[in-house]
Amino acid sequence: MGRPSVLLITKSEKVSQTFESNLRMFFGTNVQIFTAHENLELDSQIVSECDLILVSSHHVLESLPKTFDQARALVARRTVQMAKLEQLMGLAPGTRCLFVSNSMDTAVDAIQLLIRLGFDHLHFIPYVAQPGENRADLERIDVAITHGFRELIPDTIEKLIDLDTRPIDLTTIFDIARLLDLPMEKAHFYTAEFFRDFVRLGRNLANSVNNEKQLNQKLESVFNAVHEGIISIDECGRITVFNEEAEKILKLSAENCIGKSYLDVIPEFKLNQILQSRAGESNQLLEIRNLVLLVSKVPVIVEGHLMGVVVTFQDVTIVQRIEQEIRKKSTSLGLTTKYSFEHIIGVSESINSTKQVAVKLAESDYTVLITGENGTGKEVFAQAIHRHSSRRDGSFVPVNFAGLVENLAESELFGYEEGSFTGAKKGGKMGLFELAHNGTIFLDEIGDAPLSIQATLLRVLQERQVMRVGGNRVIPVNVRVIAATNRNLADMISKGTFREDLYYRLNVLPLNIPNLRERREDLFILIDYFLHDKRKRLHFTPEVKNVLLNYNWPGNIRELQNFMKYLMVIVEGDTVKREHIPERILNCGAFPSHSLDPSARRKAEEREDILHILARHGSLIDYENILSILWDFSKRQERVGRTVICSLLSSPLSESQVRNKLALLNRCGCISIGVKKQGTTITAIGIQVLQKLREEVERLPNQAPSYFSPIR
Ligand SMILES: Nc1ncnc2c1ncn2[C@@H]1O[C@H](COP(=O)(O)OP(=O)(O)OP(=O)(O)O)[C@@H](O)[C@H]1O
Repeated sequence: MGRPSVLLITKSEKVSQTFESNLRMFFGTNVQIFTAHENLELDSQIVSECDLILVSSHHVLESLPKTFDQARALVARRTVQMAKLEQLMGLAPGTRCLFVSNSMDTAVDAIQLLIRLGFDHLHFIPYVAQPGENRADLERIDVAITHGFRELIPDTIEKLIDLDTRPIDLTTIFDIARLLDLPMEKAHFYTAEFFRDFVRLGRNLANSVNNEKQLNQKLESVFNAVHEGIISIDECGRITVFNEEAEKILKLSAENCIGKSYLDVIPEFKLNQILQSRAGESNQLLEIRNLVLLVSKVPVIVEGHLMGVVVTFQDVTIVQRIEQEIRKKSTSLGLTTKYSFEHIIGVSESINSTKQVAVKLAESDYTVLITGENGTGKEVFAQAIHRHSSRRDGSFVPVNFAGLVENLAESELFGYEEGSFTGAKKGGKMGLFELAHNGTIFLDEIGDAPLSIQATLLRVLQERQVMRVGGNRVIPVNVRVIAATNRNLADMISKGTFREDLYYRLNVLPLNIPNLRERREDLFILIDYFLHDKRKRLHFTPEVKNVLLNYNWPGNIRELQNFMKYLMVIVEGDTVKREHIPERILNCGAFPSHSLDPSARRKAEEREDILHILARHGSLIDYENILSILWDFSKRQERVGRTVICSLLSSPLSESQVRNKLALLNRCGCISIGVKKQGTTITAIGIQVLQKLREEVERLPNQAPSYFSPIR
């Protein structure tokens, strides 16, 4: 008996080859195989003699000649190559898939199989190309799928998945074996091959499930780490994400919400609108359950398909609290104000009219130039103007040019980028102008700004933008400028030490603060105010009152304040008598009279008078020595303690001597002694006095020349 024979009749050669290799794998050489397909003539002898005719589809069977003996024919049931299915797993639900085949029934058959295998979330459209056909519905196709018929796919479709030719199903193989009475010794190979694909697919799926799990866990921790409520719904409105912050804000548990329709849990969010319109909304205020939320809604669209909506929200009261905390922090940085117009004490005509002018200036946004002697309250006025202006909620950033070291001034004022110089902080640093954005920058002692800085300042004031040191981008700054000085800028312009163009930029709205001599009627009002502030009662004898009224108060209100502190320490009891008054005040007659012109008077008050006082209380060399040390530290923007000063003195003094000298320098306004061991620093007056002292000391014989170098 010869080997049984099988004739394979298929539409295409490719399918015929697949069938042949399927049968060979199962039956080996125990079967004779003949093939016939579209391009091959049917051999009538083979047709009549073969034991079994295996056709690839009903369509092929129907197309055979009427004389054909259908009793020996078997239509192959076909499966898919499992491993190829992986390509379909990544397709989103609702993806429009054009299923391309060479006949409509194979396309429909393949689609039915895919649906049975679980791909029922995809939208399949069977397709067989017709000559000259131009289907409009092909434009909305996302992907074309085929079993080996790539050449039939319309050119307009870019994405393609080829699942390769479909092999013969295992049940058809068993039917053939039964019909031809064939041994099934190699069956295990075929089944092994078949199941190997299953196992591989299963393994890949398990991996991707694991990966998805890990990804989900990561996403969940990200969602829970943010300080915003996050809720996500799918396209049917079911809640899929409900993070910890959402639980906290809405006081709902995620467990009770996930999987439910959002309409049953949080209908107020009105997410159907987003599902319908596919348009997001950002930063909308929503009142819900006694809360005010700032809500943003974003539709999730993947490859053109709406997958759901993500909602993020914050409790507005918390946002406001954070804002308050930031404000508090800026207070601790010294960026807010202490004084408003109510804190400006005085009843005199001059202070009242100055206050009235200042209130008007505060209402505009122009640059203000405040002039006045030391201690008259220029900064107090600057703060009050800021507080009364529309920028009151922004920062008030004071910059003291007398204390600004020239080579650090630019980076202080305009900031720097990371790595712009040795010692530059990581991430760079914001400059004072940037800090003052939307607020006020107070350029104190502007007359002390070095010429190089004056030029940069002028540019910034003109352009209202800064560039950080080492940076290459301009940063726009919206600041109001208030400048102040106790110097005569007009004089400085004529000497070439102050830029005229900068002066006109600053002197838009001038404000002159009267000195204490011009408002003597305020003297005892201020004294009362300072005593009351310290909860202290002091009476002044008529003689003392007279002395105080006749004194010229070169250091103005600051000097008066310090004098009151002095009295509080030295007066035992509550009456201030002549013996309590320091010599410099009693000997006021020794000071230049008020009839001198203002600039000469200032000079005398600030330098000569102080020099006289110092000369009466010890050696000028010692004072020069102390101020030099303080000036050196100030250049490094550091304060220094008494012990360090003692150790650095070139002509030794005891600690108590240094203490007394520091106290006198402090009373004269030359230094500022920090509270609670913060160390001491030199003031602008101190720097001027030091200059004067050096000139004086240089005239003294037998001094080491290097000691008296000019102030740098
Ligand atoms: N009108 C006022 N009422 C109450 N206190 C005042 C008044 N003016 C100034 N002071 C007080 O006097 C001190 C000096 O004020 P401020 O620092 O504003 O003066 P300044 O003119 O800016 O001084 P400088 O020229 O030295 O910078 C401050 O402690 C302030 O509290």
